[in-house]
Amino acid sequence: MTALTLALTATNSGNRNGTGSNRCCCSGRFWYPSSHHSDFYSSTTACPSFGKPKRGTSAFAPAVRCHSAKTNAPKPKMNLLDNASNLLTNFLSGGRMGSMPMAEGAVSDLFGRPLFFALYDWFLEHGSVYKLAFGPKAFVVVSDPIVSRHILRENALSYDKGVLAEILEPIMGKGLIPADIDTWKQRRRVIAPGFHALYLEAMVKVFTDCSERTMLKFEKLLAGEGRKGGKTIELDLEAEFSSLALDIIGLGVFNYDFGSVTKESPVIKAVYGTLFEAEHRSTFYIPYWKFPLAKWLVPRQRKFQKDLKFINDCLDDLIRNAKETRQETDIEQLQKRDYLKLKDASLLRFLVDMRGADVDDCQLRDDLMTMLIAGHETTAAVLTWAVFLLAQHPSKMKKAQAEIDSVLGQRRITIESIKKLEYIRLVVVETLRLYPQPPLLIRRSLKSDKLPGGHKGDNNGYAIPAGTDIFLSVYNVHRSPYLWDNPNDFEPERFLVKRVSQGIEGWAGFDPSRSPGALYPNEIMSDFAFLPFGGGPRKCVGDQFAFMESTIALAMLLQEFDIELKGSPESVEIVTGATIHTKNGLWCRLMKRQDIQSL
Ligand code: HEM
Repeated sequence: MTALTLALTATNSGNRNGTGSNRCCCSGRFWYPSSHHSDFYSSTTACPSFGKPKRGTSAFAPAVRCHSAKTNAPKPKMNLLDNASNLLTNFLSGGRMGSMPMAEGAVSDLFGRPLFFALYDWFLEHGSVYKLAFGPKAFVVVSDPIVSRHILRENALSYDKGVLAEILEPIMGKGLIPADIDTWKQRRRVIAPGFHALYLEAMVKVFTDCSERTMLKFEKLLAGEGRKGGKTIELDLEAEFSSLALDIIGLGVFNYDFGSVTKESPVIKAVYGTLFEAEHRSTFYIPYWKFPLAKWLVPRQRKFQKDLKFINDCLDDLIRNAKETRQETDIEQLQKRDYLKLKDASLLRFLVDMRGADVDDCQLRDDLMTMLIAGHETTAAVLTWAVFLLAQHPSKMKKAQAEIDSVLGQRRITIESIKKLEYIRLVVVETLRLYPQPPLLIRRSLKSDKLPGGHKGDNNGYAIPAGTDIFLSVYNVHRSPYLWDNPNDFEPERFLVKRVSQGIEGWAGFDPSRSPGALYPNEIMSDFAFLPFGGGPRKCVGDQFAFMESTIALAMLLQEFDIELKGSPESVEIVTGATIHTKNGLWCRLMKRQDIQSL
């Protein structure tokens, strides 16, 4: 596949306001896009506010950019490659989809920055539903709550995971994320009940125990530094959160203690190797691993096969052990077990013990592997960006710490106290709005459908044929200037206020009373304008698990420590891939909290 056929097209049409493109200086990353879609390796320098774009460098070289939305940078000139690519794409991609606008862009520009920031610019330019073509492939990009509701909930079973499934299948097999609709129906019915109330309550203890291990590690490091006369330590918090999330997911899903906060082991290395490869595949545009001999000839593929086998063998052992001690039980009884007293409260135990849910080991392994990957990096990323945002807003950091002091003092968190930690929860929520993990959801239509026109779109909607690939940009919806005031600002308090829909036909606005008692503002309250865990039947099965885990880890960190970024926010480079994360880690300075010490 040549660079040319991979290139993004620039077709002339759809620019309804007739203006030039408003180029964004942002960058970010993508959850498992197609392997053959352009370059997602570009990185960016994080900047919380609007800024002037610093135009990209080479396809794989870091570029200095901001997180901002729209800028007034001039539209770049198209070069020969761009023009050739446009012609080719016009020819191959089947032209227009009725009245649907088509994105206009330049290949050379796209190669200088990650895709989903470009998608934001085109959203502002072309509206909330537009067609984007990559060489022989075309995608419909959706940035609208009404259209999202249609795809994710109202007509959800007419869509599967398309290119996402193609990439993930070699790693996750028929696990829930890539699963075809029939497999998904069967497995979701069995897995979802596993996240019941008593299990989640038991998990709160796992979250606090594991977070405590992390805090103890920091305290020991500080004590060591104290002996040398220092009062602060410098740490890559992203790496620390990654270890913490791995330990939690191992214990919660298959009762295996990786202990990665304090040690390294071959299995941890193999897990990171596999995660790294999943990431690589989601960002590399030539699916060379599909070539027949690649897994023997390409060193990284050989390593990947070795890592995968190592983890699969471990998972097989855990499954065998669980099956040897199986106690077949009805689902209602399983949900009433005293999970706080059980030695093994894991999801694997639940799945193996469930009466009538006999499933082959291969499917069970796919399920475990899926949850290991889905539940690890996402949570680590949320914690990383929460700290990044708080460190830039010291008054909000103080407000969060004041809440922790008044709700907890120096006590441990319980499930009841999570409910009272409202501000901490809103910090997590606002982090998920600004840095959604993943920033794009991927779908393929299984039959022809008619998408609603969306805000400012065609009132008659847009007919799409079977096989249409869709990028639902959660990032765009979450930062839409039509749905949010100051969409790029960090304002956790925004979720306390009801928002009436003004001039957006079919969108019900944001109303917390629509989902009373919910742990976090969700897609129901926001009528699909806020989708931190997706929505509809394929919504994240671990949302409560993940949300409580993030709240607890963040609260326990802020309870003990003050945190500063080591460098400026601009020096934190973002890279794109499976989640939005940093290129070189989130380096922070940690010190024991002053106000706590003087209490
Ligand atoms: C903050 C952390 C997390 C975030 C932001 C997150 C986000 C998401 C999102 C947006 C989806 C929907 C994907 C789509 O519609 O294409 C999803 C699906 C999924 N997530 Fe999560 N997730 C998180 C943590 C977890 C955890 C901890 C687990 C498991 C313990 C998990 C397991 C899954 C599974 C199995 C699916 C597929 C569900 C299905 O298709 O039925 N996630 N997640």
